[in-house]
Amino acid sequence: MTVTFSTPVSGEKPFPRVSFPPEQAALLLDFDGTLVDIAPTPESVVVPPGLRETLLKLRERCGGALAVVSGRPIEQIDHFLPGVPTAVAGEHGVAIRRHPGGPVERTELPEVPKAWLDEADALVSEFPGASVERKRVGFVLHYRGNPAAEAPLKEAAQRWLKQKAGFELQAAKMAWEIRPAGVDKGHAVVALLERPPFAGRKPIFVGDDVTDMDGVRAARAANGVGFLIPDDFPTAQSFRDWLSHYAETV
Ligand SMILES: O=P(O)(O)OC[C@H]1O[C@H](O[C@H]2O[C@H](CO)[C@@H](O)[C@H](O)[C@H]2O)[C@H](O)[C@@H](O)[C@@H]1O
Repeated sequence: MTVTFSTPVSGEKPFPRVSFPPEQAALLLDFDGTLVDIAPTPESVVVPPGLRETLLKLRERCGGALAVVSGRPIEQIDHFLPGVPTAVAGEHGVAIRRHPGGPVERTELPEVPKAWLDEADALVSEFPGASVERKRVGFVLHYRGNPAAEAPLKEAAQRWLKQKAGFELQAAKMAWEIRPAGVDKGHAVVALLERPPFAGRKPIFVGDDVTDMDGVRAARAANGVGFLIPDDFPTAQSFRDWLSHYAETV
């Protein structure tokens, strides 16, 4: 069976084709830039009207196999999408919660040296609009609010990483992330697909950033599909349009 979708607007690239219906799928979806549009700050993202309903419909059709796979901590996904995904993988796969209210499986990783955080705080204070977002096992240097901070923040991060092994620098959207090496969204996809309700289904992973490439590769390797914004969907909105079409396919 091939599930097809109409071309969104005359002249635009057609939506990607998925050859199986939601009943055979496991949906593994990135959050920022995919389910929600990029916003000026991490706190100010807006969950678009109708998204929650679309996801709940898909969750039902997928037998519960709906996960959000994000760089954010799990609690932030709970805040923006309460009661929606069955599973949440946070911090790029470092933390995985398979069911609402279930235990969080965490990969044991080294702690970020306090000196790096102190220095990061001091550095961003020189660039109004820039900020430090702390995670349990890493942190993000955001410069969307002051692009002049991009180079100095990168230079500082590169210097820190020479001092201690076990961390890597991830280029993100208007941000530099210092994150633990060796765990990524691909790891989260593989871990989720090992158990119900995801096991035995064809994964559909969709993301928009460098970190999502690991998820795309893992989904494709597991006999599923992986899509990227803007390569496969020009915008997050066009992906969400596809998602609501997919929720209605018979
Ligand atoms: O894996 P994701 O769910 O896509 O999360 C990636 C990072 O997203 C957030 O930062 C990005 O989105 C913000 C809100 O749109 C934006 O202001 C910022 O410039 C982006 O870099 C989040 O703050 C990070 O923790 C996530 O790792």
